Order: sequence, then structure tokens, then C-alpha cells
Amino acid sequence: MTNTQVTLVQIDNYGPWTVTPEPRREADLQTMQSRLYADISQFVGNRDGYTFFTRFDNMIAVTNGLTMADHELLQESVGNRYPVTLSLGVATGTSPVQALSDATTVVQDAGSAQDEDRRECLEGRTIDDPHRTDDDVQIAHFDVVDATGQYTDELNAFDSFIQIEQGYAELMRHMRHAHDSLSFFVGGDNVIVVCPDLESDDYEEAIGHVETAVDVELQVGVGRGSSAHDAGFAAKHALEVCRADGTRVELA
Ligand SMILES: Nc1nc2c(ncn2[C@@H]2O[C@H](COP(=O)(O)OP(=O)(O)OP(=O)(O)O)[C@@H](O)[C@H]2O)c(=O)[nH]1
Repeated sequence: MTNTQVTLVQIDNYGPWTVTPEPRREADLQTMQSRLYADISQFVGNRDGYTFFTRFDNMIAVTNGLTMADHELLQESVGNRYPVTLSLGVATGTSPVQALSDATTVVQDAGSAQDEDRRECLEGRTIDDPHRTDDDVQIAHFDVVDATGQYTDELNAFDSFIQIEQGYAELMRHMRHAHDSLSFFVGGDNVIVVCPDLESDDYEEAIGHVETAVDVELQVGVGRGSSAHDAGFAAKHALEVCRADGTRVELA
């Protein structure tokens, strides 16, 4: 059974900072946000977790394998090197949506995202090593069938973007409400979904739903593992089987 450990990363008091003492240059904000994301992704990724940029001021990570001490080190390292600090909420559960919801609640309970006095809070709990198993994390890696032939080489770049975003928007809503899963766009035509224990039928159903709703055709590889990396890597290999065999759903 899955037991996903989810971390909500929230930049402390970021809204006021972006306009103090006056609005900061947008390109500088974009640069800082993307560098911060890159650093967090590398820190968490080196410990086999995944980080998703989400809204940049709020990022979501799958952190199975990271301890509270790891989380503290991330806060310290970012605090030493960036003009902003991070608050972190950590929670675990069989449902990724519920785990994220719990991780959010502990951060919200520590204070508002725009509370000057809430800085570098670290709340929640991790899964202790002896309790970790090989199927704690289930990751589904979706991509659009022949995005290059259907969109990238055919439409102008913005209309391709709209098509891909439509597929993502429909998939993320459906996976959240029908399957308790968290979906994240990761670039190109790829969406990585953090799932509870789902079966082939669930993925077939989701792909059918997106095709009916927005006429975007998806394929998906699914993997399990003790960490996001292990599950996600298996999912990538399963997706390669879809690409080679023309199947729509492959479970590793
Ligand atoms: N983040 C991420 N992006 C990927 C990955 N694989 C492909 N992409 C992105 O997806 C784009 C399209 O590549 P593909 O998905 O291989 O191409 P396609 O035309 O959809 O072909 P098929 O997937 O074979 O149907 C690439 O330009 C990348 O931006 C991946 O594993 N991770």
C-alpha cells in the first residue's frame, strides 16, 4: 500500500517582499524563483525525492527518504544563500491528496503566508526508515501521444502550448477528484502524477476522460518504489514500452 511523504515548501512573506520597498523587476523575480526551484530540486533529488515547481512561491515535493534533519538543512542552506526563507510542512499518508492537505494545514496553523513573524517553520512528521517499503510511492508518467507530429511540428508554438495545457488542466482536475492524485506539468508534453494504489482500469478511465473532454490523447507508464526516484524511474521505463508498442497504459 502506498505511503507517500509530501512536503509543502512555502516562501515566507514572499508577496510583500516582491513589492518592498517598491515593485521589483519581474525578470529578477523570475530568475530568483527558478534558481530557488533548481536548488531545491537538486537537494531533494540527490536524496531520491521529486520537487515540482507548482506556483513557485508554493512548491510541492515527494520526500520519502528525507528526514526532518534533511528538511532543516534545506532551510538553513536556502536561508544562507537567498534573500527569502522557506517554511516547510511534511505529512504522510495512503492518499497523496490527503498528505498534501495535512502538510498544508500544519504550515497554515503556524501562521499566514504573509505573516512577518512566521519564518522557517518546520512542522509535521516523516516516515521512519524501518517503516519504509518498496511500494510506498506510485508515480504515473503521462505524455501526449505524438505531441511532436500532432502539435509541435504543425501548430504555432503558442497554439501547441494551449493544447498541451488543456490536456494537463483536464487531467490534473480529474486525477485529483476521481483518483486522489496530484498531477504536475514537468515540461514538453509530460505530466507526472503522484498516485495512491491505482490499477490499470483507473488509468484507462482517466485517459478516456481527457480524450472525451478536450480531445488530447495520452499514454502513461506507471512505477512503484520506496522513493519518488525509484517509482518515477520505473514509470519512465514503462512509458518507453508504450512508445515502442503503441499501448496506452503500462504498469512496471
Ligand atoms: N520532464 C520531462 N520531459 C520529457 C520527458 N520525455 C519527453 N519530455 C518532453 O516532451 C517533449 C516531447 O517528447 P516526446 O514525448 O518523446 O515526443 P512525442 O512527439 O510526444 O512522441 P511520443 O511520446 O513517442 O508519442 C520533449 O521535447 C521534452 O520536452 C521526460 O521524461 N521528462
